[in-house]
Amino acid sequence: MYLGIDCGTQGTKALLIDEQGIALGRGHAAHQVIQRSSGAREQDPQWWIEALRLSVKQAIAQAPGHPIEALAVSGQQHGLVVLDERKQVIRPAKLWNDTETATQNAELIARFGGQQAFFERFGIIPLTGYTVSKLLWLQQREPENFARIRHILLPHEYLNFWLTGNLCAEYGDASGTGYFDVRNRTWAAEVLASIDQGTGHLLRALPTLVPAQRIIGTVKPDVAADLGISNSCLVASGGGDNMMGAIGTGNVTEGVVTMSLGTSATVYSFRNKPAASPNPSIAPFCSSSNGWLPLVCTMNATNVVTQTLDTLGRTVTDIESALATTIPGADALTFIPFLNGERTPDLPSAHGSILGVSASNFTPENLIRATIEGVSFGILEGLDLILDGTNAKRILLIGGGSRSAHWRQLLADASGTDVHVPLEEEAGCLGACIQAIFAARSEIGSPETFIEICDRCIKLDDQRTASPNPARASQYAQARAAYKHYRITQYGV
Ligand SMILES: Nc1ncnc2c1ncn2[C@@H]1O[C@H](COP(=O)(O)OP(=O)(O)O)[C@@H](O)[C@H]1O
Ligand SMILES: O=C(CO)[C@@H](O)[C@H](O)COP(=O)(O)O
Repeated sequence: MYLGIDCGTQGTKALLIDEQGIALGRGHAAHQVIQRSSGAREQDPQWWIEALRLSVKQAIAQAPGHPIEALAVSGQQHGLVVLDERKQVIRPAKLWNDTETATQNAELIARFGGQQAFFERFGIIPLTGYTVSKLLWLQQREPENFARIRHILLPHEYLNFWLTGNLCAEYGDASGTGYFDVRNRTWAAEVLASIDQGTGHLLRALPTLVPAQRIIGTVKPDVAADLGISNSCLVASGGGDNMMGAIGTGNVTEGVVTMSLGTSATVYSFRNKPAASPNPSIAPFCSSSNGWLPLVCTMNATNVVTQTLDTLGRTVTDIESALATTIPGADALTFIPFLNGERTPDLPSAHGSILGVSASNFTPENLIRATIEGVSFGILEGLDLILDGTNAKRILLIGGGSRSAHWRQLLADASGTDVHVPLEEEAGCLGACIQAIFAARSEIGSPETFIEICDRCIKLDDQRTASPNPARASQYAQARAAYKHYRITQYGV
C-alpha cells in the first residue's frame, strides 16, 4: 500500500491506496486557525502533527495487515516554520493567508528595484503571503525569535522532518518562498542576505534542496511504532498542496487545467518552461514533478462561503437548494468576497463588499448564491489568465467545494467549459501516493514512467461531470460584468 497525507488549512487528510490507485482507507482531522485583526493567520505546527497522527491511524485501521511501502506529504504552501538549535519550533507558523507582512513584502520588492527587476533576477514577484516577507517581519517585529532561527522549513518539510529526522526541500514548494530562483531552481541567496545583512544566518538555516520525487529517507522507528507502520517505509519528497493536486489530477503534461476550491481557490496548468514575462497575478511556481506550474490563487473561497452560511444559520447542505432556487446573478446582488484581504488582485488590506442590495433581492438564498458567484468569478478570471487565449477543453475540479453539484454547474455555465471531478476527491493525497509509488519504484530501477502511474491511478467520475448550459451563458456574462464593474469602482482594479 501507499500513503498520501495532505496538510491543508482547515484539516489534514490521509489516503491509502494500492498499486492500481484503489482507495483502501482514509482519515481526516481538523485544524484551528489563529486569526487576528492585524491580518495574522497562524497555526501551531504541533497541531499538524496531531492531525497527521489521527488521520493516518484512522486510515490504517480500515486496511489492517497491509504493509505501507512508501508515503509522501502534501502541504499548504508558503507557511513559515522556524526551529531553534535544538530543532524545536520557535513560534507558531505564519500561514499562506497571513497579510500582516504586507509592508515587509513591499519593502523587499523595493530593495531589489521593483517588481520587474525582482522578476528579471529570480523569475518571480513575491506576493504578500509568500514565505520571504514573514522572515523580514520576524527580523523587524520579533528580533529575539529571529536571532534564534537555526532551521527554516515549509509545512510539508516540517512534517517530513518529524517523520524522518531529515531536513530537506524540493523544488515545487521551495518555489513559493520568494527566496528561490524559479528558473534555475536554486536558493536566491541575495534575497536572504538582504534580510540578515549578509551574515549568512538565513542561508545556513535552509534545508538541503533535492529534485522532486526522490526518496528522502525512511520513517523513524519511534514515529513508525506510534503510527503502526514499518520503519522501512520510504518517504518521498512530497510537495506543496497545489503541486501534489496537480499530480493527483494528471496535470503533469501541458494542456491540463486544475481548479481547486479549498480555503483558497487556485487554478493551475503544468508547463515545460518557466514564465518568460512577469504578471503579478500569475505565480510562476515550479511543479513537484520537475517542471513548472503557473498558478493563480485567491485567498477567499470556501472559508467565506462557510462564514456566510454560519451567519445565516445554514450549512453546506443548503448550498444546493440556494443555487437551485435562485437565478444567475442573484437578482443583481453582488458579493466581493475579500473578507481576509486578497492576493489576486493584490489587495492584502482589503475588506469585502455587498453591492446592489434591494428590497427584493436581499434574501438568504441570494446571499449564498452571491457569495459563491463572487468566489467563482474571481477564480474564473484566474482561469482566463492561466489559459492566456488558449481554450481549455475541460477543468478538473478538486477541493471541498467540488462536492457541490450546483457549484460545479455554475462554473461550467459561467466559463463555457466542461467541469470534471476525479473519482478520488482528495487529489493532494492521491498525488502524494502517486509520487510515493514512482519514487519507490525508481529506487529499484523500475522502468515504469511517472505518466503511466498517473494514468493507472487517476480516474474521472463521469457521473459528476457538468457541461455548460448555453441558455445561461448570457446571464452569467452579465453577472460577471457586474462583478468586475463593482470591483473596479470599489477597489480600483
Ligand atoms: N458539499 C459541499 N459543498 C460545498 N463546499 C463544501 C462541501 N463540503 C465541504 N465543503 C467545503 O470545503 C472546505 C474544505 O475544503 P478543503 O479542500 O479540504 O480545504 P483546505 O485544503 O483548505 O483545508 C470547507 O470549508 C467546506 O465548507
Ligand atoms: O497559497 C496558496 C497557493 O499559492 C494556497 O493554495 C495554499 O497552498 C493553501 O491551500 P488550501 O489550504 O486552500 O488547500
